[in-house]
Amino acid sequence: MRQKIAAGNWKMNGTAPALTELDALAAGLPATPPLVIVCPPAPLLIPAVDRASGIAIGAQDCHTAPSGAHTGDISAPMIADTGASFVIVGHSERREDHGETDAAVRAKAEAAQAAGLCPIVCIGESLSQRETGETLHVIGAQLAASLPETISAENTVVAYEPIWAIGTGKVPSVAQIAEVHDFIRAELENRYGPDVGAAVSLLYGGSVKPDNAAAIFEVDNVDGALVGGASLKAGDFLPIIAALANS
Ligand SMILES: O=C[C@H](O)COP(=O)(O)O
Repeated sequence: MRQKIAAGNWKMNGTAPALTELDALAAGLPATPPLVIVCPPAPLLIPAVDRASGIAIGAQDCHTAPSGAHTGDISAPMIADTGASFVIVGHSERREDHGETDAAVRAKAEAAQAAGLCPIVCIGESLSQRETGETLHVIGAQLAASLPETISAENTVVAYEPIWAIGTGKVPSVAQIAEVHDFIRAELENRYGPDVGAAVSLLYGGSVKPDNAAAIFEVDNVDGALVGGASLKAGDFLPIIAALANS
């Protein structure tokens, strides 16, 4: 059975006091929780790893190279050295703010795998691409070019995040989510074989909240969520985690 995953992306939010949310999360996890991952800003990775109980820690980006003259960047081996086990790559905010191409995202995912991290590879269409009927074409192209040559269920997670749903409160219909997740599943099975393709966890991201999580988790081929704003407070994230546990 595919692993259920509730991943929280704190983005560029949080200083040391925010780590108390990890305590509240740990205290409120359901009896049989899904895999819960929190991805804090890089300066909090080490204290988060030290503090988290029953919660995995991930970074929000990594460089393609293991080391070198890249001022301000953080490599996958450095992230692994903190004790973190996941890293988000190819988030649309990185693609937009830093001009990250699919090729760069693939190189980052491969660097993460080489360091023993599990990349959470993000893909998603813009509003104009959605409105012009290009969604599946865009998703197919991003998948083909952003994912490593070789993946397994243990070393790769895919997150579908329609850009127009991120931080906007706009959520696709369950039919729209189902269409894209079914498509991604089929693409993975075609490319990597039915066993691997069927086993990789697919997350939905974009305005997941306590009040819409249960309906989203009912969708076939949605194995969890990548949550932004609602992951900042345990009081918001815990109901989403519970909804996933109950799905
Ligand atoms: O990585 C998380 C996503 O960008 C979703 O963010 P959001 O839940 O604030 O819409």
